[in-house]
Amino acid sequence: MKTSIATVSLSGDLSEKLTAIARAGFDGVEIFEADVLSFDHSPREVGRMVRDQGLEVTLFQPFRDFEGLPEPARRKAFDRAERKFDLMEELGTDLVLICSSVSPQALGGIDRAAADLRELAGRAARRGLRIGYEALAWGRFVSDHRDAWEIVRRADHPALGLILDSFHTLSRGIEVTSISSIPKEKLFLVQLADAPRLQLDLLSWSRHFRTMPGQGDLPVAEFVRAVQATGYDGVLSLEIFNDQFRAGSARMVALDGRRSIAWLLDQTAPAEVPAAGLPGRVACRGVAFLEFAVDEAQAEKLEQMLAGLGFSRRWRHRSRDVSVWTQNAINLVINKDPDGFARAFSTLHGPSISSLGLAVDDAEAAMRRARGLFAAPPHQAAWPGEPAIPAIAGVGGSLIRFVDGQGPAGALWSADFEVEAETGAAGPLDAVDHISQSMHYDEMLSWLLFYTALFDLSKLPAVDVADPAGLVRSQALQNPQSSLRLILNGSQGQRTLSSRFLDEFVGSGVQHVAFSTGDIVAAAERLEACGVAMLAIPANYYDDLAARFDLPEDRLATFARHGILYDRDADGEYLQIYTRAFADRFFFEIVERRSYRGFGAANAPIRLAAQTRLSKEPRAA
Ligand SMILES: O=C(O)c1ccc(O)c(O)c1
Ligand SMILES: [Mg+2]
Repeated sequence: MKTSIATVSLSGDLSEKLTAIARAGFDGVEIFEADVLSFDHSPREVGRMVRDQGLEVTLFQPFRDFEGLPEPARRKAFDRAERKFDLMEELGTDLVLICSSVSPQALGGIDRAAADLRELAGRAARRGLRIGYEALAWGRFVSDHRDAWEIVRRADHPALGLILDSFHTLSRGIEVTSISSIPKEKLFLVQLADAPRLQLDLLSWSRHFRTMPGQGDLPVAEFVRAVQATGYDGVLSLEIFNDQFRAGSARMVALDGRRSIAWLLDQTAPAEVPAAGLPGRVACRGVAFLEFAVDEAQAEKLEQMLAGLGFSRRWRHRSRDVSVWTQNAINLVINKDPDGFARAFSTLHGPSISSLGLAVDDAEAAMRRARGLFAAPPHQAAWPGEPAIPAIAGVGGSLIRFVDGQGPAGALWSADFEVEAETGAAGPLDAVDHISQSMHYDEMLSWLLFYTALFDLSKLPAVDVADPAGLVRSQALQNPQSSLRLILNGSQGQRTLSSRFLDEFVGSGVQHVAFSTGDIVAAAERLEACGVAMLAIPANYYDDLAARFDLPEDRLATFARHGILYDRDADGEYLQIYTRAFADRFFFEIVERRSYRGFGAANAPIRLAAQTRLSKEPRAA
């Protein structure tokens, strides 16, 4: 099975696109005509550039509005095709895609289309070329691969075959079982694309909003299974028309493409032969630890804040300036060591969360899966004396570390750390409920694919949250046990809290961590008593709560007194409080879940407005 991607999927000029495609490790490339026409090298030179990069041209496309034309337009279309055959010879490819006609001049009729394509296939064959016919979802007479296949079948020419495109089939909800009976020799190429479900006409949806398989909502894996049932072992080619990708990083999009295909093959491999021997999606048992990278001065303030939140220092590293603060199931590593990854990270980003330790069953298997899905290794090697915990690069160059209770990492604290307190603090906070990461809007799909391909995380419906300075898109991911919940936040506005975080933080990263508690009122009282600065919520909010929910007055008064945000749905209730931000970087949330599965999206605008007000206050000296 060969992999390929269409030049139309990436930003840049043709040579930049080819470089990104080759670096990502694709076998081939679909050359879009517009990319050649606008390029200042001849088609022959383009062909050479492709081969110099170690790639092959898998397809030249598209050739439009060919079949079903009345004379004299019909003759002209054949002449036009011959010119494109010349171009294909220069490029060095034998396959062209003809998409079903949208011409107002075209006449319908399966036999008429078959006759035209048969004649053209004869001409192509004389030059050693082949034609693949694709049904556009919005084609005038042919908009369904079953009709396109019937035309190809009736034309019955060895140089004519079918090109399938998952978008055209799945966007129209066409049964993929109709693919399985097509003889594999007649499938000349298979194009793959996903898309989010949108209420939009097919053409606009396809031209602007396609995504890599796994980033949208279409059942692309089912489509690939149906293709595989034919025995097809030709090229799988990504054809992603997406405005954001065209403007974004070609390197990132090309890598996401490789990851997307690898994950598709993993999902569709028969159980006996897992694709490329990839271990299954990583089941995360929970957050083993969060590591804070801080310098001396910040460390003292952070420790004060953590003590106020009910944490206490339990372990201290024997030789490095690293300690572990705990409370029930929560482990927070405070790393102020002057040497090592954390210091390098905080020098660049300021006080921040530099590593996320995830508890997994088998860290080595998790690493194999991560590598098989092209996860990047840490940007820096471990310093001498740093624990050799298996790690990959995560959002913003932070680390994701896998901790499995076996091997050296298993004895994580006991080997290198001295016990400072036999037992951890039994404060009001129980566990990490969720972790929220802010990132640039155009990174969101990339990290979504990263997380869902590696881990057994599934996505909840994305929501748009109103920040006083623009909308923030929020995508929650969670595993079946809810032991890992992640929220990806991205905004296009320049001045949203999320965007300002990116500017100040020099890149993407953890913006907040939510801890769970069984009794939020007790937690709030304790925090207040300990002097933790909390986020104040305006009285208007509580007037609205009273209007929306039938809440006893004393309960409402308690909420207002402690700045507790409240939500309720069919599943249950959700109560939240927020600390003020630490050094303008990150903040903590405390939540009490009562069978509630969401994240209080209705309250997010209230919280964002409160934080924005605070951020405008003159800073205390
Ligand atoms: O949007 C289009 O016109 C178009 C062109 C070629 C394709 O292969 C395709 O899937 C769509
Ligand atoms: Mg296509």
